[in-house]
Amino acid sequence: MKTHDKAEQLASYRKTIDNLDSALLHILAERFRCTEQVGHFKAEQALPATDSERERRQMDRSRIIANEVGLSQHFVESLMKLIVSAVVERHKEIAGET
Ligand SMILES: C=C(O[C@@H]1C=C(C(=O)O)C=C[C@H]1O)C(=O)O
Repeated sequence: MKTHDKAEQLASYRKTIDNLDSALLHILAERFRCTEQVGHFKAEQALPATDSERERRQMDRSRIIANEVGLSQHFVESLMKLIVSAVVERHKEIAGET
């Protein structure tokens, strides 16, 4: 492959990566919009910010999906823990505001 073609090939991969990153972040923002509503609902109903049983079921489900799509279970678990802990922090904040 010529140097120019190699550069084009890399640029093409990176364009795909940029599109996928954008899609991922849009989906993540949509998830946070939904959990924001849950946070307000829980605060109104005086429900706790954390639901460990729900989180345990989600982790089990995430591990199954990780296997199905060929992602590392460890990676998916770490990612989900990062996201859920940000949500719980936000729910505590909302509960403190109400
Ligand atoms: C969104 C909720 O609140 C918390 C955040 C969760 C999440 O981000 O998925 C799951 C369980 C709860 O600890 C919920 O209870 O459904």
